[in-house]
Amino acid sequence: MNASPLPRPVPARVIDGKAVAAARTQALAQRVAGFRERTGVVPGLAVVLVGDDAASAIYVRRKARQCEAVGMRSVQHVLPGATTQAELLALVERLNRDPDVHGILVQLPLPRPLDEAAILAAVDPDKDVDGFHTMNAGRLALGRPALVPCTPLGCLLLLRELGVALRGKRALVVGRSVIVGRPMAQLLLMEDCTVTIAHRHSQDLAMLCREADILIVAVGIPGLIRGDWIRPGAVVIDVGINRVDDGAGGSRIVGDVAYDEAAHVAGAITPVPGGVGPMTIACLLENTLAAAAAIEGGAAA
Ligand SMILES: Nc1nc2c(c(=O)[nH]1)N[C@@H](CN(C=O)c1ccc(C(=O)N[C@@H](CCC(=O)O)C(=O)O)cc1)CN2
Ligand SMILES: [Mg+2]
Repeated sequence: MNASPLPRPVPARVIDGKAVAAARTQALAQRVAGFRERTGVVPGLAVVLVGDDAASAIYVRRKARQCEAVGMRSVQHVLPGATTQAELLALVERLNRDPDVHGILVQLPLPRPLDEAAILAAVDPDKDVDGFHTMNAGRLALGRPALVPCTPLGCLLLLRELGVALRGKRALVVGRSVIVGRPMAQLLLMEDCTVTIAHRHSQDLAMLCREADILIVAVGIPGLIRGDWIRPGAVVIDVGINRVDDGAGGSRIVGDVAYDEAAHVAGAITPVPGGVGPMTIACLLENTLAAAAAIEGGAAA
């Protein structure tokens, strides 16, 4: 008698971040139009780019273009790599005082020797649409209303979009950066998840991953998370964006999760590209409208 065949692995649901971001951006355009009608104010975003990092230049251009596409004003400040700390601080302070600017974003990473922490601390917390200021990080940690960093906010919105119940679930965040890992953990805690934060020095990372119902990875190590580290049916959100050799003389972008392996085990997974990345800019635009509403006193809805 033949042994009964092994159950075939069910392919994971692929979470289309590009489509979710596009739908949210379209809805945002309506909300911006309503806000302009009610208040007479056009929300304004100032984007600051220092130096000539090619990827940063692309992101900044996309931010400005999408900002204008939803009916908000965008101002780009492109400064040479040799800009001094004092010059950059002076620009941030000028933008803090500018009544037409509701959101300020300093594109990261900043070139050496600029002191990133000091620059981010200089941004008016009410205009801090990246959510990187200590005031917003503190508010988030206390579970109070805050401007929330765009990438983790985008991850949370993707989880909501999936309709997965988060309360009581075991969530593992791999990566402890100020931009993603730490705020992500705070957001999941606010959703009543049981949250663990791991990082590149964590022991037994594979075992920690296998326990997670929700796995969020943001470490910048291509393919770190293997398929057999994933709990069958888990939701996997891959924040990594790593450019690697494509073996044919060019390059391609991959995440921190070994996608082909993971897609046979996970219940749902974000691709790279086309997963979390597009949500970052969508959330930035939403944060800008929220900041404008808070500053001008009109509702953002
Ligand atoms: N001030 C900030 N600096 C940086 C942030 C940030 O949120 N605020 N995040 C990243 C860069 N970033 C936006 O700034 C960003 C990265 C990637 C993507 C994206 O859509 N990626 C694509 C793939 C790459 C590509 O198409 O070029 C994807 O994942 O599909 C958007 C925004 C660091 N700096
Ligand atoms: Mg880390």
